[in-house]
Amino acid sequence: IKAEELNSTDAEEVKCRGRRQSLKCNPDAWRKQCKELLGLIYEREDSEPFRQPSDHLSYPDNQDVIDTPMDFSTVKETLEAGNYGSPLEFYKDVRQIFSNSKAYTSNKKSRIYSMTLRLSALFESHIKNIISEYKSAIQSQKRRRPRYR
Ligand SMILES: COc1ccc(NC(=O)N2CCN(C(=O)c3ccco3)CC2)c(F)c1
Repeated sequence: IKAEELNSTDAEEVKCRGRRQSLKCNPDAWRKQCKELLGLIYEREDSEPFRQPSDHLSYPDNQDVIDTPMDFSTVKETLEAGNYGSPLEFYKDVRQIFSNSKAYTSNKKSRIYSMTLRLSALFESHIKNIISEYKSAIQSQKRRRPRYR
């Protein structure tokens, strides 16, 4: 039968089976995409104050304001150790970096806080389609009929 005669689920399956390695159907493609996104973030000077756990010496009250410290080296290690189960968990930790900075800053004009605004704009513009591609790859996996061995 011709591919266009299949119903949408089968057609999806045929498409995905054929293109397993492409980003569209590979449910693990997000790891590489997130690693590349982290690389982009590290290239930006704006990420400098966030590449290491915030040093409490020069920012002593950081502890009581911030209950979940997070920084890009921690995110990088977690990703490289394979300890994120999905791009959503990666997204949650990166957003924690930005919300900590917002919670910490006393004025919205602070230099460090303005750095997180630029970084989060870059981050959001890329993470959106990483997550939607992941969700559609999972969907096409779920719709696949169980293959009877
Ligand atoms: C190893 O040496 C280091 C490691 C990390 C850091 N970073 C920090 O301590 N930060 C200062 C507080 N902060 C803010 O978001 C913020 C908002 C307004 C004012 O600060 C997060 C970054 C550092 F400065 C030196």
